[in-house]
Amino acid sequence: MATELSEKIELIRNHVQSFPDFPKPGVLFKDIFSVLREPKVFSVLCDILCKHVKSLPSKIEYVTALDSRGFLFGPIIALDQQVPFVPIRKKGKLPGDICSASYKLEYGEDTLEIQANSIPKGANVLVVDDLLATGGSLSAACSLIESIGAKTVECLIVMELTSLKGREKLKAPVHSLLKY
Ligand SMILES: O=P(O)(O)OC[C@H]1O[C@H](OP(=O)(O)OP(=O)(O)O)[C@H](O)[C@@H]1O
Ligand SMILES: Nc1ncnc2[nH]cnc12
Repeated sequence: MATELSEKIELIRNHVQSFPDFPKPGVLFKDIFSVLREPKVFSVLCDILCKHVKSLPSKIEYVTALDSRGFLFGPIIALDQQVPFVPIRKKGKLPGDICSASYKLEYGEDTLEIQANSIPKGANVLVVDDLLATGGSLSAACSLIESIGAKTVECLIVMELTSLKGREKLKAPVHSLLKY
């Protein structure tokens, strides 16, 4: 069973394309969209993510994901769990009362926002994204969840760039499928 999981993970790894010096010199860009171009591999990936969430000891009550590539996986996991999906978006995209947090990227700066009343206080939240680099985005996302009084049970990531040590910025447990 363990071997089967590691074989599936290697299948996914073999479908991630890498682009040197994109979008800036020195950045090795990991492109998740090359996985989505292969429906069978995309399906294997979604299946692994959903099974992992089912195996967590705490019941996930809300799934959030980061704009934009986190949206490829977050809603699929939320549907599988039959819990609400709540987006965390880049600045200026969400209507109504919002909470904001700014952060630095591997190649820039940005602000993330969540709708203030989208998750009740005390709720157990899963945070999903495609990639963990410096950890700036996820740490801003976790601050947003904390600021609205909810709890990040886990950050679930498809790809982790371990040399950037983003995991060390995060208080919540981090689970990643592919480590680079
Ligand atoms: O760990 P960090 O250094 O914060 O970097 C990781 C983030 O960077 C990418 O998103 P990006 O902001 O490029 O937006 P996109 O998903 O819309 O392309 C990626 O999808 C993560 O969200
Ligand atoms: N190296 C990288 N590849 C893809 N997305 C990223 N986001 C931040 N760093 C990245």
